[in-house]
Amino acid sequence: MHTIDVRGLAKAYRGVPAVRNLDLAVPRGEIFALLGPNGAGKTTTVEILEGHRARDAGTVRVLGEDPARAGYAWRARLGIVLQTATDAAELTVAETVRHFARYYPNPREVDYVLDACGLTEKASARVRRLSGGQRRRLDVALGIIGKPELIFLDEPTTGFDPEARRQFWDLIRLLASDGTTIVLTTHYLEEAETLADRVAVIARGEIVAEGEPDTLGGRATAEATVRWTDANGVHTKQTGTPTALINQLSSGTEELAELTVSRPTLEDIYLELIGGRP
Ligand SMILES: Nc1ncnc2c1ncn2[C@@H]1O[C@H](COP(=O)(O)OP(=O)(O)OP(=O)(O)O)[C@@H](O)[C@H]1O
Repeated sequence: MHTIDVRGLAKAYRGVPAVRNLDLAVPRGEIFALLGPNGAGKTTTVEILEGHRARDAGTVRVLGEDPARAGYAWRARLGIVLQTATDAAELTVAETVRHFARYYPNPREVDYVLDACGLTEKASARVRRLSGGQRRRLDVALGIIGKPELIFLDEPTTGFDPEARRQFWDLIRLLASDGTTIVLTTHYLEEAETLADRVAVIARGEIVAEGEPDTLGGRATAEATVRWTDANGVHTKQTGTPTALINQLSSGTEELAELTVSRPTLEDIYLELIGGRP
């Protein structure tokens, strides 16, 4: 059984479909990223999986239960990091994390979580004095304090500096290697590419592509662009067989300066997939 199993999920707001006939299966321990433009239906989908929103149609199983009916014990097995920052401004960082730990039957050590989220130095700081990125780290800390089996992260690294983002990715990988299942939404394609085992692209409430970041949308087998410079200037050529082209080009004696072979990036594929779709 998968950690998440969704068949035929549909949801409309006042008759306007936000999610249509969506299927999703996420196995235990996977890092799964949902990509899609603003308004594509990512948050609606995730909130239905979290049990925070009612669906119109479809079957949904999360950790073996239907989120629409599951109770407190099920909820304690989830970690949720929302887009909105926590609002416990007068407490310190450590107090806030300790406070949230009490909601869970089997929480992680507070010190471990502060360290993992890069907040040890800020443990005694009041929440209202944190920078935007530090507040976001606190949100993540609160999402993992309960030792969840499944974590939902909604745009988790928005506002992080590059180093904090890398530290966060290491933390997520560590959690996943321990068997924690991670579902994240992100607008950073680099984040999906480096972090996710699998990604799904949602546009207009439908999954338009799903797969490993390296092969999504035929990326690995798409035509390559070969670029080189010779006495006549810069040349570029699209080809399905770049090695043959390079062999042919290098049969002469002339040195080929700045020879590169590139495949479409994840961003190229993503933009093509969502092209014309809000
Ligand atoms: N409570 C609501 N009432 C009415 N319409 C809503 C509601 N929540 C979302 N929608 C609409 O449903 C569609 C999907 O929204 P959703 O928030 O799921 O998108 P998203 O992919 O998470 O976008 P973003 O990347 O901007 O967070 C949008 O057209 C949005 O306007």
